[in-house]
Amino acid sequence: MATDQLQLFEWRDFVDIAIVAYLFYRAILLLKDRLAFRFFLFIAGGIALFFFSRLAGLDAFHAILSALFKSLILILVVLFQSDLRRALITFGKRNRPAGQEHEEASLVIDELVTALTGLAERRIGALIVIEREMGVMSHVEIGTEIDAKITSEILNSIFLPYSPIHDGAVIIQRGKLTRAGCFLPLSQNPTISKSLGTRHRAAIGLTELVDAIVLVVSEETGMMSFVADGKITSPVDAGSMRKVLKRSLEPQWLT
Ligand SMILES: Nc1ncnc2c1ncn2[C@@H]1O[C@H](COP(=O)(O)OP(=O)(O)OP(=O)(O)O)[C@@H](O)[C@H]1O
Repeated sequence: MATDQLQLFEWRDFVDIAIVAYLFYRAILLLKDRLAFRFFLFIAGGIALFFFSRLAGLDAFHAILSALFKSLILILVVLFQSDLRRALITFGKRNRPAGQEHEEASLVIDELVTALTGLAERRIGALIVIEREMGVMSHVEIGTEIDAKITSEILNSIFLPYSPIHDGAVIIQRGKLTRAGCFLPLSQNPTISKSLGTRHRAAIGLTELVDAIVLVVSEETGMMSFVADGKITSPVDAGSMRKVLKRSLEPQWLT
């Protein structure tokens, strides 16, 4: 019986299951982001109201919802235009050979380590967020929008004390510096060492909510730290920083 059913299984069924599984996987990753989850609840609520209004004979309300749903695609495109643009750019980039992608990612890591060590030597405080799978923007108070290549020179100049955007964090999304001067949520964890101030608490706070990595340079001590999953590792020297970045970042998050 079971073998009969297995024989009925065609290659198309495997492809079908793989596509559905992948879509579920992406949807779950998306829903881990709280804003996306709230948006999902909003749409689900709208659909429930749509059917309820029809069943209950609330004609005017139903007509309004129906008109809204007809424009839903347009509304979604407008709301998520920047995410769609990013997804399209990433899709284009993914067609590069894997070797080239690894090489480019390695160069970006070198730039990050050079920037961090340079800042640390001069005791200039810095906070660098690297987005991974989960979006960070719904947890970040938007600073100044930028669109720059990740280079040690730019990172250094952003954090120089007289730069207008030195306060707060810079955000790296898919290989670009996209924002500077951003404020992150502070961790409320009571077990964090009292010696850590708000810069370090902000780094820990964000990584408690999303899977991003945050790199910190302390203005007070010149110490470099690596923060992920709500945990801070410090001090980290240049060699260890390079190693941990290579281990934790996939090339598509850096190129
Ligand atoms: N919520 C936040 N999000 C992003 N950056 C923040 C946040 N809070 C503070 N900062 C940054 O940290 C700076 C203040 O750091 P503070 O001295 O309080 O922290 P610290 O952890 O002791 O860091 P340091 O060792 O560099 O002094 C601010 O000027 C600002 O640039």
